[in-house]
Amino acid sequence: MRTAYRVQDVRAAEAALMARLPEGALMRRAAAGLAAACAGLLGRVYGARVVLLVGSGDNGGDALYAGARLARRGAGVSAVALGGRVHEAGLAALLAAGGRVAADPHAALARADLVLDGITGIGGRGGLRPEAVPVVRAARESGAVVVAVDLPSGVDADTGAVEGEAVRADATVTFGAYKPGLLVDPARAYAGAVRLVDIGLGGLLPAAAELEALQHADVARLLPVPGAESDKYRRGVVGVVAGSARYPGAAVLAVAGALRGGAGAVRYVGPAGGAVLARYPETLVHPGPPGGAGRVQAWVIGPGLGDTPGVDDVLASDAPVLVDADGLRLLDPAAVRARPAPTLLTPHAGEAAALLGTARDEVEARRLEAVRELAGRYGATVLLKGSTTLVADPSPGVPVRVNPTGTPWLATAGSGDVLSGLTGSLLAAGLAPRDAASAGAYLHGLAARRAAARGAHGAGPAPAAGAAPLTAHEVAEALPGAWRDVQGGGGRG
Ligand SMILES: NC(=O)C1=CN([C@@H]2O[C@H](COP(=O)(O)OP(=O)(O)OC[C@H]3O[C@@H](n4cnc5c(N)ncnc54)[C@H](OP(=O)(O)O)[C@@H]3O)[C@@H](O)[C@H]2O)[C@@H](O)CC1
Ligand SMILES: [K+]
Repeated sequence: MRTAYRVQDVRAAEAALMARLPEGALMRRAAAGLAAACAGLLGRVYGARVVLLVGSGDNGGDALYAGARLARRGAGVSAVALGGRVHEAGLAALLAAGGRVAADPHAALARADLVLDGITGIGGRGGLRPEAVPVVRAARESGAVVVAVDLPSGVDADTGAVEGEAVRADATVTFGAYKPGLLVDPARAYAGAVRLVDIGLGGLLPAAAELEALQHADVARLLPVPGAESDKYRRGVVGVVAGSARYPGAAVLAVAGALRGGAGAVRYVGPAGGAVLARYPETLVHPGPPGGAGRVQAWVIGPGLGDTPGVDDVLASDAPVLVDADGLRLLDPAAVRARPAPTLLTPHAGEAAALLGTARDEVEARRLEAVRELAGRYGATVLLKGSTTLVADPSPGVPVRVNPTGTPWLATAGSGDVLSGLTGSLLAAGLAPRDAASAGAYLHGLAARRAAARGAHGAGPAPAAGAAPLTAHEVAEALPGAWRDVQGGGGRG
């Protein structure tokens, strides 16, 4: 599992560690890791041209010390100071190693092989300042590899928000711990490939992270495994209330997901029973209302529902309920809060904005805050879909989960219906809402990657590169393979 911590927690851990170490030791560790990562990216350090963008704080200090190390190995290193001050000891180290201050920053950038962004790290506030903007653009246009020190300058470390311009890095070398902005969009998209350098903070960070990203082994531990004694009721029956005369396909897709989520049986309730049975004869169908459908361990309600009633009926049950899509439009926060059993809401950014009474752009710009706010307001677990899907628990101290397997190919009609069915099925199989949501999102993303790759390259194991458009049905059909990947794999993801 990868974990991310807020700036205040990272600073407290750093302070505790610094008190035990000689002056400057921590920065030297950081700079050594940074220089090693740069050397790896350059391939050949001797003769390489490196430009350091240096802000007024310790982030600039890291860049200067790393630059000194590269200069000692024969790189031509020049520094461009962008703040009112510069880290004096770092600058002295660079000059002593044969580096220099760039006489003409733009000329230096035009020739650079690698640019180190040391403008701001965890001390940055707001986007880049105006004087930095043309320099950062020149760095980007030079074709040099851009490596961000700790964080891309201009992004918000704690929220992942990007106000104004920020550095677009090819890689980020971060120290001690991931920060939320490195894992959550929009900031994540500025960070490139993120590498963590251990500076010894382990044991000094809080027990609960701000954010968690599961990996294969974590998801494998969550997935239900039927025992020898299991029958369909013990494995869980998931009830799917979805589809309408207008949108029968949503019912079929939600059932497709539910059949691959580990529940022992899928009970479909609604007007699209014929379409569902034609594709999946193993489904139990009932015309409705949900209260008369028979035994169910978890409900999914909403995909393609239109204005069909049923939400109140389902919310009145004492089983866990997942509410998606059209179900979210009619949702009463008081009814959700009053439920004794857990509720899981799965909005995309537009639906989340409607629930919060704000604009979609606001939710997309501040996904982490939006998902926590929704979970608190509704007293429900919330899965916010999107480029980086997030899962928040209603209790404020519990880490938000961020899904690492997402892919833009999932932005396809009906893929959300598959995710609802799959996640509801995991709920019925007995997973806690936060685990069901994060395992569901993980498998769904992995399935989409597999399906997209198979479309481009024929059947077989998923290759790393290359992909083709995919349909929601293909995502559902790739779920068993994703499930096997997770159970067979180590800690990837
Ligand atoms: N602590 C540790 O043990 C270790 C820390 N380490 C490193 O230190 C970094 C944190 O250093 P830090 O605290 O000096 O903050 P930092 O990010 O350099 O910013 C400083 C100054 O920038 C300015 N500024 C603010 N916003 C701005 C903007 N938008 N655009 C431009 N400038 C802006 C503002 O100063 P102002 O110009 O307002 O006077 C602010 O005070 C951390 O990320 C890691 O790299 C590692 O070495 C490991 C050990
Ligand atoms: K930086």
